[in-house]
Amino acid sequence: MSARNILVINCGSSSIKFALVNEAQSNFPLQGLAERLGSPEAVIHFESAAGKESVNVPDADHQAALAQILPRVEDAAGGHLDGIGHRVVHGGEKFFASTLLNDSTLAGIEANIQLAPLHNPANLSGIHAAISLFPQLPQVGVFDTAFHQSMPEHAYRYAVPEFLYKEHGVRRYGFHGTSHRYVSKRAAELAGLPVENSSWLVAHLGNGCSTCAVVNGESRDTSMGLTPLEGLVMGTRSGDVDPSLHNFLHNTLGWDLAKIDAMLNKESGLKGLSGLSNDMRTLYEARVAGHPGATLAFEVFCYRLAKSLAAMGCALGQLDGLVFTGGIGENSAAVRERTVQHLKLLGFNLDAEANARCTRGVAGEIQAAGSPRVLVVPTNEERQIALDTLALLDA
Ligand SMILES: Nc1ncnc2c1ncn2[C@@H]1O[C@H](COP(=O)(O)OP(=O)(O)O)[C@@H](O)[C@H]1O
Ligand SMILES: CC(=O)OP(=O)(O)O
Ligand SMILES: [Mg+2]
Repeated sequence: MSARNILVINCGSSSIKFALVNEAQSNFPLQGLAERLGSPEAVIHFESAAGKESVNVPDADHQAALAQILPRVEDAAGGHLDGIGHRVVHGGEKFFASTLLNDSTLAGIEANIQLAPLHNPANLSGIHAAISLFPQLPQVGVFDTAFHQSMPEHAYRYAVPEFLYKEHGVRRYGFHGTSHRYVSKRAAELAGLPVENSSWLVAHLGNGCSTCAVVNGESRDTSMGLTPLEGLVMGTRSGDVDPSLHNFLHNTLGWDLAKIDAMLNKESGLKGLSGLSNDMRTLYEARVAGHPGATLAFEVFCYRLAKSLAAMGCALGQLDGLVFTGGIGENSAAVRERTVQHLKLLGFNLDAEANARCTRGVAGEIQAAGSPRVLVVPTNEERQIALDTLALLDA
């Protein structure tokens, strides 16, 4: 049997990230991003060993963009695709593993729209477009929430009246599970420990950020909750605030719920604190140049991250290491250094040279002698989604 090809699709509200994954190759033969979908500026960026190319697709929606993407993917796959894996953000309590998509599982994803009104409809539009363009291919849903279904009840329940959980599903679900699962397994491999007998603190720091306590290959707690707003400071999301903030803003400024929700999701986090940018690279440069907002955003980001990691320690019986991943975690030695400075009580200490070396996809251990392990592990959600898709094709 020749090495199989899986197309991985991650549909956002106005974007599609895609990657062709070949099971025998470490690089993706083709990957790219369609963005500003639904607007006159809609564009698809393709990237392969042959180079980069951008194609304007004015007013294209998800289906129209996928109709342009899929023939290129098939071409790059030598004319043969074996399946499509879709990132689905919210699986609620219905999905604790990846699943083949059919009428019944699609209805399950639709039933979770209330829990993720920004994410699940976009994921579904990508799935429906892919099914109508490739009806003969098996399609698999891989859920951000699934890995966290192993959390104990004391970690996932909110202290609110019981009927809100029992009748309306109000509980903590957690997200980025595909990444936390992938990097905790990789960390165990790199450290030479069996994943089923190891304990990790994981910090996934991309545009969205979350921490996770992983024990014996299972999530025991995580910083995100009912929605991906809870927990850490993120690019544009506030993370934790006093829940009475809604009331305060309504009473003092007359803001309605939609305005408060948009502020907390889109205007807060690094962007809100710095008044400059949601991008950690920009903030790093501005901080070095003495920009007070960028300095504050950096300091709050790292302190809140350290505080969350220390709290996640409550879910571990032992500590085999702290793992940094995601665009910030994999690249920003400065964020890792400052965060770990706040974790002296747990014995953490970094080796400055090793810390500086781990950037742009370089994995490794960066702790100083005597400190618990600290690892930088590049995440690869696309490969994990392809692996899950292949496993379901084999089943
Ligand atoms: N060299 C770098 N130094 C600091 N931050 C970086 C660097 N490269 C990327 N980042 C940050 O990573 C974040 C994006 O992470 P990424 O994992 O790509 O996001 P997404 O969640 O969209 O996949 C941005 O804040 C970006 O500034
Ligand atoms: C769920 C979530 O926060 O995803 P992302 O990091 O892709 O925004
Ligand atoms: Mg990413």
